[in-house]
Amino acid sequence: MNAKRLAAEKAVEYVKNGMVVGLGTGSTATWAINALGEKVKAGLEIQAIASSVASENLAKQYGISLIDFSELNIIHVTIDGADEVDPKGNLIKGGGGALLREKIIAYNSKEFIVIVDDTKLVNTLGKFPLPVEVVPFAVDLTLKQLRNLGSTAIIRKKDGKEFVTDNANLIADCSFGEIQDPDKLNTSLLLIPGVAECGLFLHSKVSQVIIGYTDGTVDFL
Ligand SMILES: O=C(CO)[C@H](O)[C@H](O)COP(=O)(O)O
Repeated sequence: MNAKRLAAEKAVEYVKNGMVVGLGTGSTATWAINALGEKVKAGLEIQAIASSVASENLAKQYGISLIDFSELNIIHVTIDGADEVDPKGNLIKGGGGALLREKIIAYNSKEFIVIVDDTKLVNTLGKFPLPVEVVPFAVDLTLKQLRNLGSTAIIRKKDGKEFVTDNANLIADCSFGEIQDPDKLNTSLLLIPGVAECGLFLHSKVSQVIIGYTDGTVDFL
């Protein structure tokens, strides 16, 4: 059984007619968009906003109606994956490089449902290097600041070239070791000029985590 798909399909059960839905990014979020797309084909009426160009394109393929931010009054629910989840529901996100748009959409949603398989559960965040979106200007200075905070900040590369986000920024993957205080680190990172956003999503913003297991069961946090 595909555990990511299981979690995604469980989350999509929460989506009802008339809702505005935030679409996440990544392989688990893709399962959710697939499931929503099938429901839309079967008559579900929703509007959506996407956290990446990739998710927007997928939604368009299914005929999911996309709403412009200028017309948006409310996002009822956002469904998105994560790279790590701690027992309180704090997250590391950004493995797919979409963390800035994901965080804006998640933090402006009434409900934020996180979908993961059980491999994403950790006792303490930090094994997965924390993605930090940085503006390209004077990036070496920003990297120095990130290293001063105790990380090994490395600019992400893809196919031998710098990975560029949908916002024309770069991603610094920052290993901090175990992150004992995600709240404090989030604040420290956001104080660095040049940092656009970091991949720490704090538990207070997470409504529910749905965990899929390969044995076909789901669990909730
Ligand atoms: O934050 C993300 C993209 O920026 C993803 O949600 C995260 O990387 C999890 O990806 P996947 O569902 O493919 O395991």
